[in-house]
Amino acid sequence: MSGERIDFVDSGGEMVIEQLLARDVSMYFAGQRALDQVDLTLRRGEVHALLGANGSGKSTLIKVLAGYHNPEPGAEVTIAGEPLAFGSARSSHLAGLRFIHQDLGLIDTLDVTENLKLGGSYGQTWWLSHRKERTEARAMLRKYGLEIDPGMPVAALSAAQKSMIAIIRAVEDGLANEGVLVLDEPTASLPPEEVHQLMDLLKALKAQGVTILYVTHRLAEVFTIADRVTVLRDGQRVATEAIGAVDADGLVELILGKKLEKREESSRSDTWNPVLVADRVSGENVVDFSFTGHSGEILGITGLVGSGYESILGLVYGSLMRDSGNVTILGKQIAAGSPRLAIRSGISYSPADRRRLGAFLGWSVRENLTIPKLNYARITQRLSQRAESAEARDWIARLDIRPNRAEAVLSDLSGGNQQKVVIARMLRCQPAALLLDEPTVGVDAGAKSAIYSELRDAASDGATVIVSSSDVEELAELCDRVLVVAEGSPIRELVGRQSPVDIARISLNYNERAG
Ligand SMILES: Nc1ncnc2c1ncn2[C@@H]1O[C@H](COP(=O)(O)OP(=O)(O)OP(=O)(O)O)[C@@H](O)[C@H]1O
Repeated sequence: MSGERIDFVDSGGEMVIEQLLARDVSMYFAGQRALDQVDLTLRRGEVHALLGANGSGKSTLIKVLAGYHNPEPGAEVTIAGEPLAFGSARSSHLAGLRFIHQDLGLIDTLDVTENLKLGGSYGQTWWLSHRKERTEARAMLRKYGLEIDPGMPVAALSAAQKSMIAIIRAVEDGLANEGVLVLDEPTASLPPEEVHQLMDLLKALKAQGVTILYVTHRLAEVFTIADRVTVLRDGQRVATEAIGAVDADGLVELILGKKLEKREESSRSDTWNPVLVADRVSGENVVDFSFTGHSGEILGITGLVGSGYESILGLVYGSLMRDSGNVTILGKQIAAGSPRLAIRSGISYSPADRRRLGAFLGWSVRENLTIPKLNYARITQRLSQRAESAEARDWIARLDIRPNRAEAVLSDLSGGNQQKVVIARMLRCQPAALLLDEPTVGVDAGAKSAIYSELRDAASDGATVIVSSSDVEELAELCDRVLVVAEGSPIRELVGRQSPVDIARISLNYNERAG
């Protein structure tokens, strides 16, 4: 069937051109199935969402398309009717496939023009004309409706602007209508107020006929931007649907293979005892920030990026240096900049940048789980790997971590499963205070619900749980109290159950006023 393309006229009389056809794509890692005879069809000019729980095989499929993995024999992929040679990044590029990963591949110290030109062609001349390039870059930005100065250093751009520059660069680099733009969780690290800018750009690209494969865990975005959706579960394609044919609950059910249980309201105590007290903490972009985390409580902290909400937990824990202020846990003072003391005193912290700061990617799941508190054999006082393995297996079962092998290397786990390991590591230490920065970025609905239920249990057992997050739905779902931050300190306290829209509106209002 190589070279064959099945174009047809749809029920509305529109000509449908099949831009990417993947058939029978299977992939195994050490005997474990990551993709099982997956088929995927992208129509020219559509935005096609690729969904699936953590570990369902989305990244593996993308890596096959990118020429990074060689699939099992029998797989076929055609792009605009032309067969794709596997295992070659160059073939994938020549076929018109362009990939935007979460690491955008931009160079912060260069300006927008230089970044747009990176990887692109410099034409027939061997000399560079800066003025000509700026003019071209300006025209390129205008074409996509972006008001960005081409001379601006990339470091000075907002997160959404950086993503948009990376996308434009990919599209302009010979993509035209003949290829496919593959976006891997493009909004995972964007602040919520910037997501719509990216959506506007994607709509503009779609209007120009660009075909987009869009990987995300955020279902709201799927309904904003996608035409059709394919769902993977355990490496198999379980559905491909037009977006009008499914609703959010239906998608969750397809992703998980079961309905998500609605949580029961737990009865919480009204008389909370203080556990963690931060008193006029300053440092980074935080100014005189005070709060108290109580036993049994889940406290949320939010704001716009730059408001200080993103630094406060690091300052309390000590991974960021406080300039002033006091932190006490159960009455004991924690010196500034001393995570070791914080851990010893009962604080556990998980940073937002899990890959760089939160885990040892080259170590096993067992090692990652047990590192803060090692298991020594009682008699020999040597490290007991057997005890560690047994304990790791318990945690793997409790949080449904996949693959369910204690010796699996962390970097081989999908992002969501890595995060479950980080959360399990915190819970294992039974801390009095759990501090979590953006705990569920890149985590699927099923894993999110497992993490939320563990955090609720930890609170019910008497810990204080403090979550700093830009995800207002998360805060509404999880928190008993939310602090909204602007200009470095809390500006408003929302007590009790809140709607996500209210939290977002209040945060935006205060921060706009502050800005
Ligand atoms: N290099 C590798 N070696 C061994 N196993 C791997 C490797 N890469 C992926 N896997 C396994 O393949 C399966 C699919 O993983 P993949 O990363 O494709 O999932 P995903 O759907 O992208 O998940 P997420 O949404 O969490 O990013 C998982 O079980 C994962 O552990």
